[in-house]
Amino acid sequence: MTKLLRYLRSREWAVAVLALAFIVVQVWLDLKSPEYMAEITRLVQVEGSTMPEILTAGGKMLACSLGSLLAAVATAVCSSFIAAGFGGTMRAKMFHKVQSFSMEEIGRFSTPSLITRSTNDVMQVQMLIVLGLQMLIKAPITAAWAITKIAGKRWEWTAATGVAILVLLAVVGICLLIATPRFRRMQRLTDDLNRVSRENLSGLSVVRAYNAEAYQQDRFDVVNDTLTNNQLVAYRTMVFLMPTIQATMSGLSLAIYWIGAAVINSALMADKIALFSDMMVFSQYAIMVVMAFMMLVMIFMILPRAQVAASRINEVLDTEASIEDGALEQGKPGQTGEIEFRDVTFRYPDAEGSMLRHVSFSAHRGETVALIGSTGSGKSTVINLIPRFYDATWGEVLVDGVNVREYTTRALRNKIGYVSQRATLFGGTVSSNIAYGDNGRGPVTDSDVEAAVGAAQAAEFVEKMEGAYQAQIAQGGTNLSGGQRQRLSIARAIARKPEILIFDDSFSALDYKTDRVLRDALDRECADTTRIIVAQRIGTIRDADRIVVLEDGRVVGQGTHEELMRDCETYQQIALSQLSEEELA
Ligand SMILES: Nc1ncnc2c1ncn2[C@@H]1O[C@H](COP(=O)(O)OP(=O)(O)OP(=O)(O)O)[C@@H](O)[C@H]1O
Repeated sequence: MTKLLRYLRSREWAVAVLALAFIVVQVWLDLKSPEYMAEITRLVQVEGSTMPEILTAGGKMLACSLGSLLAAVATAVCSSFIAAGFGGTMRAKMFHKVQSFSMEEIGRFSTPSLITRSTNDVMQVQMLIVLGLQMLIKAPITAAWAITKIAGKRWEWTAATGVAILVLLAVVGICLLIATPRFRRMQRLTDDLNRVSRENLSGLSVVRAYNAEAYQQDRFDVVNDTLTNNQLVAYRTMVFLMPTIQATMSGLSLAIYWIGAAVINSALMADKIALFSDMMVFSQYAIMVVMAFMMLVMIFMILPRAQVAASRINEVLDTEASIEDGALEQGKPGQTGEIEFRDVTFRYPDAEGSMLRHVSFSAHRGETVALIGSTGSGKSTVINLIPRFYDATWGEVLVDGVNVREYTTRALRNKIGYVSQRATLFGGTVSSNIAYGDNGRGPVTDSDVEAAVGAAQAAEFVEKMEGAYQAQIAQGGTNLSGGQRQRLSIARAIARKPEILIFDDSFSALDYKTDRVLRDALDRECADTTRIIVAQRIGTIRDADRIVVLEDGRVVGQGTHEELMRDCETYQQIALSQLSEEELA
């Protein structure tokens, strides 16, 4: 928790000091009040006291209460300011950190957990700051100050207060022992709840189509019930605290008055008034000591959860991205659009065996190199190594003659236009989706957008949309068909004017005709751009300059369509499963 305090900015520290000053003022005023109470008690019993004297003491007492109230409001305003600022900083830092993560770290934390950590966990820490500043600091100051006020009075009263504190400590200790582990577990259970809810909502159409509502409901109930039961046990335990504190406070007051009555009864007449006044003051201060403990208990109720939340936030912030930036901005002089895989072996983090083994191939400027192979043979894994979504475990991936690890990721990715297997669009307009990101060469112009949309065979449907290039795209592109989404994703990659275009099975959502026309357009418009195409259809790749055939993460053949039809059995099998011998001839 304290580690997180380093993220407080200087103006938040300044406000914290101000809050501390308000707290000290409030405690001082709270402790001053009983003194005026004692004064009034004395005045009403002493002969010759005048009404103005009593009213003056009463007025001072009221002023103390009002001042204390104002100081409490000021403290609350300060702590809210600090908590809001801290929350904003934390969320920004988490967002920035997660942006720097590679797929390995994202996979390790999991997306639902990263969402909970950036939202709910930050909120838990914020709550601790809001209450903590008001109570965690106030309680010990009040307790210590009040104890100095009652020290030296009758030992019987001090003993009664001591017993009350011991009772409280015992009950609080037992409750915290039971509740703390449950409070700690809550954040992890919230992750689970998030995961199941997210999976259900993102796969809603499949859930409905398969009548799987009951199954999903059961899965949800399991995580929901676990969280609910965990909360119930924790909160039920804490339920005992408040009544115990109340009873202890009442018991303490009773004990003080009881002891006081006995002492006053046996005292000399002259001492009775002083004793009565002492008793009044003592009971007020003793209650304040107990109240201070009560405030600490409230903090202890949220502290364990906030501590877990803080350590989960720290875990994210302290994680170094496994993809480290290199220093190079440029490849070797005279080399552009060159890709080479040199004996690359790759193992997914936490996987038992290697997924890719000894993969070697190259692509030169303006060439089209296709990757083909059965499902799960490692095609996407190969292309994910080019923009460094993962790093090769052994061997080297070179772009423009330089190992991809040596580039700054920004420079490397500026060379690449990547189209993922599942088209991803963002909420905004057609234009904002195409001109997306930074290619290191200034903004993508409207004419670039239109040219890219034209090349991607998307102009026809975009121009029919309301507002054309300014037409609204829903989050995830849900207001478009799969093929339309894919064409806009392709246009986005083309608009970057990259050295290398990577298509991860991006043509399979297109009909055969569009597939053909789009590839022709790419040959025309992107003649100097190296193209790496992952495809399932032989028709999509048969004209490629080189086809790399993958099987179980190994290259089992590479060459042109004709060469492979002659020499590569795996390729022949794939080809014959899709086209007749006449079509292939
Ligand atoms: N993040 C990951 N962690 C662990 N294993 C993974 C991960 N992603 C993919 N794999 C495994 O790697 C293998 C190859 O996956 P990959 O996506 O590269 O295949 P592919 O040839 O592109 O398949 P498809 O044609 O179906 O898209 C699969 O067996 C898959 O289980």
